[in-house]
Amino acid sequence: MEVLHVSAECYPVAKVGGLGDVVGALPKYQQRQGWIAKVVMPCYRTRFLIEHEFELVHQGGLWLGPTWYHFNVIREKHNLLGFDLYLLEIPGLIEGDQVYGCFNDLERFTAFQIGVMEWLNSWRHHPDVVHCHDHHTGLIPFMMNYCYKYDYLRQIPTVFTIHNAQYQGQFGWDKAYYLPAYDPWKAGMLDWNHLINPMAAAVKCSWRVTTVSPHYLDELCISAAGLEELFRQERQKALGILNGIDTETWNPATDPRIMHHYDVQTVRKGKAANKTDICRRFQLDETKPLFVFIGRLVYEKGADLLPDAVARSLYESQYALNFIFLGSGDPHMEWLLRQAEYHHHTNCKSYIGYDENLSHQLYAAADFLLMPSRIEPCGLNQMYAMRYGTIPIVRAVGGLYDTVIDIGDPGGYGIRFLQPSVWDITHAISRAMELYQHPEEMLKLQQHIMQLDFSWDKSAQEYLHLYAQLKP
Ligand SMILES: Nc1ncnc2c1ncn2[C@@H]1O[C@H](COP(=O)(O)OP(=O)(O)O[C@H]2O[C@H](CO)[C@@H](O)[C@H](O)[C@H]2O)[C@@H](O)[C@H]1O
Repeated sequence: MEVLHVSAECYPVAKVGGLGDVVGALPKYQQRQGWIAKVVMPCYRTRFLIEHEFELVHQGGLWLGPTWYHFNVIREKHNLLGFDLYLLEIPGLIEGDQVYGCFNDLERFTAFQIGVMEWLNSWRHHPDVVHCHDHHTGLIPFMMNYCYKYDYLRQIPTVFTIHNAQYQGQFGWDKAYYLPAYDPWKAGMLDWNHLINPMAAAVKCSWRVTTVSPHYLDELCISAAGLEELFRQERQKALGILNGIDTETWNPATDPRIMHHYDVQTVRKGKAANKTDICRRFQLDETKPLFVFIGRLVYEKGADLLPDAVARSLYESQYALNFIFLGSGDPHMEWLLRQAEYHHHTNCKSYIGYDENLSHQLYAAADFLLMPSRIEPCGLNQMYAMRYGTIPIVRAVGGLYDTVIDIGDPGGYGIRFLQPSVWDITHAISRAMELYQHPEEMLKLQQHIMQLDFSWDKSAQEYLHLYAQLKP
């Protein structure tokens, strides 16, 4: 059995956030469970492309409205990722190493999807499932069903996974001519609120829809950036499957990105050594508890609440704790975090930018990880943190609700709060400070969370079970 994943990101080729992590790990685990899993993504000029060997497997052409583009499909030669990786090159359109945020994203990702269709159309055999991820691939299920040219592909089951329904990729009907000719009676399948909405089209046209945690699916039926009615209508074909983590990449006993390795037995010593290094680097007092935030600086992640929560926590605790923020995104939020550092520079540091190494070092060094998300479809950071013995402090939303149990509840191992407000965050931090005063209890919790199983094994199995139900 064969599944083809289509995605805009895949770690370590190109990653902006959690989508890259998932598409870099899930196929590897599926492959181990006996399926053939392949990934196709746009060919960005990233380091991975330059440093590894590729071979040409297909050459073709595509029309984006009236414009003709030549494209190549290249495959990584040595199966380095544990599955076949294909990159779709479109010279003159997909250039440079930037994943999102180019002025012509609409054209880049629409052409990518048409390129994937053309390539698939040329295969002598069918994959058993085409699995699309997020709105950049959301037009594919529509094209497979209703574009005359791809009639041959109609029988292939499609699965669409929603990693984040806030981003839907809408564009005006004036650009409908970008798509290959389709059955005009089916134009409604593309539409939501008088716009072409790739996220909505995928929910309508794919055989099954999944979200990256069960709780998030329930939330989408109530609040989904305008699509809640659609989720309510299509609820019966949707399923929440919790993301896993790649326990080989994220392993404090072997992680090449951290200085001091440790396991469940040596966690106290190991974390202390990593914390000392990080605190020296950022000039923080290592005897104080260290709270970190890692993530995209956007409204959904609640990053704007952090500066006030920091000020208030420092004031209430008489400067008895430290913070490090790692993130990039909204320029205003970047400025807010820089300001927090400026005002409280002995206790609060921020690194504005993307740094994969530093993120691993922070998971290893921190005592607590803060996630005050307003929306969190699944969240991977809390699971990485727990694997590194860092206690998560999360807002009970989406996948955070599904993965973190509060220490006040039976079997609890993290700290949860309800509202995305400065008050709730500060209160949660004060509970963490209280816990920090009891090192033996902290150690027990750290050892417990390091042993929780968040690996992909179970979730990959759930996806395979879902694919098996899809009979053409
Ligand atoms: N500045 C920085 N430097 C280094 N590393 C950084 C970084 N900013 C973020 N990261 C890394 O990016 C990843 C973020 O993953 P998340 O799942 O938390 O968020 P994201 O919102 O991108 O993903 C969306 O998709 C995923 C996958 O389905 C869902 O879990 C999530 O809820 C949903 O919003 C982690 O690996 C984190 O370490």
